[in-house]
Amino acid sequence: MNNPACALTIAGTDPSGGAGIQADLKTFQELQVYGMSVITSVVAQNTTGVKSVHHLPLDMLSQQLEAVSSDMPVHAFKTGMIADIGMMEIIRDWIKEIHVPYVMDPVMIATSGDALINENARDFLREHLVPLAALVTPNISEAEDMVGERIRSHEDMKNAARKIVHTLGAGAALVKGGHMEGQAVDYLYDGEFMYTYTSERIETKNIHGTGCTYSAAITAFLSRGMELPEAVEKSKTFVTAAIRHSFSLGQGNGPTNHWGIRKEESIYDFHDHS
Ligand SMILES: Nc1ncnc2c1ncn2[C@@H]1O[C@H](COP(=O)(O)OP(=O)(O)OP(=O)(O)O)[C@@H](O)[C@H]1O
Ligand SMILES: Cc1ncc(CO)c(N)n1
Repeated sequence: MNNPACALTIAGTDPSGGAGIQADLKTFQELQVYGMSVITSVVAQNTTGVKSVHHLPLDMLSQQLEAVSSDMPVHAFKTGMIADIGMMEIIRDWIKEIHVPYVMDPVMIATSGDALINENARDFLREHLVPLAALVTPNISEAEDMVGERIRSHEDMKNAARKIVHTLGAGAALVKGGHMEGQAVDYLYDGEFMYTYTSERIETKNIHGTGCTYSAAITAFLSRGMELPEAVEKSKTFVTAAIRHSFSLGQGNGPTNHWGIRKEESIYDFHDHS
């Protein structure tokens, strides 16, 4: 593997290691993809919540993006926390120059309930970044925010996915049902077909970083050239294992286990794809 698949995450940090950049890099590594990261904001947070946030100066964001793309291959990338419009503008301009799959995790609030994006930046995200994304991965409340409608049923989830593609202009939408009752069901709509991904609900409070881990896994598989429906299917298996084997660390919502997949032999075929 002298020419590995290369994936980049553009996101905020989590020093407690469960979410953000740290979750993304652990996931890339686990899926044998060369991982790179550009930091938007340094976040003092742990399993109990966000303590404070420091946004990097805008020219540091530009310089990090330039340092990566002037030197390294990027086969797919994701964005997570992008707190304000200034950062979004820089990232938008960079994306327009790079023609590889873009996975947007529209991070708005942490598992703990703390806001990670400025109120006025939500419209910019929807209008200027969503249309550039190959895939957008909202949870229920993020999808509600994007389409401006309440989501109460599986039918509502599917309609939101359709709207994110046909009205907002994303290439595809994955509406995640982790916060619904019953089984954990996600819907992927790619403009043509609706795909359903279902797993059992695991009774645990240790779900810090599930969304980051899921979108990072999808990015990793896309960087290896996999088609989107299969990339989501394998990533669903990956994140479910990460939740099933999650850790009771910290005093709040513990982190997922990024090597949980290794405990479930059936999916060792992950590693056959490069
Ligand atoms: N308790 C659970 N059991 C099984 N699967 C779950 C559970 N909670 C979430 N999931 C799954 O985990 C994935 C992430 O979904 P979720 O809706 O939790 O994302 P999120 O809210 O963006 O995550 P985060 O809390 O990191 O922001 C989805 O596939 C979802 O179905
Ligand atoms: C930096 C960051 N991104 C995303 C999340 C969502 O879990 C978080 N808690 N922190």
